[in-house]
Amino acid sequence: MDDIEQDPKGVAPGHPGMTPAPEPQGIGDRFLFDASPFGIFVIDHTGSVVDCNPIFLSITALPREKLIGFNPLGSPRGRTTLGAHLRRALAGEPVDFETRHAFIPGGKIHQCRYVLQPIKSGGSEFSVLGLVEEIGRRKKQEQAVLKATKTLKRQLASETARFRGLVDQSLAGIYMIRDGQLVYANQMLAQLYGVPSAAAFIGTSVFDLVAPESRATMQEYMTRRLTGDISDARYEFIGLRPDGGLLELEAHGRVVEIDGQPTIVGVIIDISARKALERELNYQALHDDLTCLPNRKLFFDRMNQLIRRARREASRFAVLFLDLDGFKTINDCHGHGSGDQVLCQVARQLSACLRESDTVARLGGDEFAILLPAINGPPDVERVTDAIQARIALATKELGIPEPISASIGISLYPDQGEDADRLLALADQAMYRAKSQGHGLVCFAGAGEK
Ligand SMILES: Nc1nc2c(ncn2[C@@H]2O[C@H](COP(=O)(O)OP(=O)(O)OP(=O)(O)O)[C@@H](O)[C@H]2O)c(=O)[nH]1
Repeated sequence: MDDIEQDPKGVAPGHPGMTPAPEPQGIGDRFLFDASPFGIFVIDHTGSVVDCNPIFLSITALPREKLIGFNPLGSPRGRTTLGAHLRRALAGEPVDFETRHAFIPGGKIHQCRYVLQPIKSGGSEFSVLGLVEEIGRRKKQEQAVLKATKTLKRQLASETARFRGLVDQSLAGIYMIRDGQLVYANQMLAQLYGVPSAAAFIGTSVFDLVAPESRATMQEYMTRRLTGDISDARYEFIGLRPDGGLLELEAHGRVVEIDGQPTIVGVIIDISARKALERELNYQALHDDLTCLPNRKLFFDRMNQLIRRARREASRFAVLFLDLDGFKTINDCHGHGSGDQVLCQVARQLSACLRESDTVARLGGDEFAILLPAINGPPDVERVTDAIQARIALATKELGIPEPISASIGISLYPDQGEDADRLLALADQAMYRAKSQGHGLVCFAGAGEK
């Protein structure tokens, strides 16, 4: 507060050394003098105030009579900022400075910018024209803006840190793609791909992160998003890790404009576990728990596919219905567990004597069904049923069960007995009953007698 002038002594108005105020030149000058938005004062060559305008009065909050005649140099502490600068101006040097002080000791303290302009007043002496601008309010405003800016910056930094924490700790991989390259990846994405740090990802081509079989899908979605065909997209793909490992992934992304450039932003989720569960459930829904053979549902799916193919190719196929003979005895004599083992063994034996294109299913209990595609006629089927009977006989033998086992088999042919899956199986079932009614281990073809 050195700049604050506090010396109570000044020069009283109208003291003898005071020079009359230089009159403004005309009415126009006086008008400008009085109407100026700046405070203006005139100091004669002795340092005394000889005139001032209304704004200067309001800045200093002093009456005119107190100001006129006041001499800032008259203060014993004329070494104040104003006093020092006034001396320079009275010596002919223009001065421009800012200070916070009371113009007259004990007066109102104000923060102002002063411009002291020497004016030659005759001989080598100068009087001084002072221009004063109140800058306290402006300074306060500047400080307030500065403070608000600092607060905003702090808030932005904390928001950014929070956002970054959220993104980095996210359980989903987060990415940004521009021009087919990763421009941002979070830690989880790096972790999914087994990459040491997210930064190591930047600049990687997206296609290097996708298994060859998924590249066309990826390209299609990227193109459709960037051309505006779709805005959001969700699709599954196989990810390729740098170590060659494969990942089942799901991507959700959309195009946004960042820095004026179209950028795909989105998340990637590891769906390997979900996919494995789906496969497991799907398998369970279509397979028999005990023997792991296709169940009735899958058997019908396959038969319907086969019907379509056979229709297209004008080929024949056979449907075999097998029911084990005397199976109940095995359960009764050796227990249900042994019965289960026999069923599994029969399943293995049946699978072993069939072609890859054939289908063997367990329909339930001791009933099995078989599809034999692309057969020429009953002799082809009979060769297979002979092999089946031989294999089934092995089932109990291999398990050390003394009772031999056989199967009664009924057969229907597509298209000879029908073109409908339900009907073909029903006819084979009826033929099987006919076979069983004639003894054990027999085979019957569905014929005209079956409905
Ligand atoms: N161990 C075992 N037995 C089963 C299972 N499902 C059904 N069974 C039994 O298998 C038997 C099938 O009955 P049937 O076909 O009448 O018995 P079968 O002795 O083969 O009679 P035929 O067919 O007339 O020769 C019943 O005793 C069922 O309880 C299974 O998953 N495991």
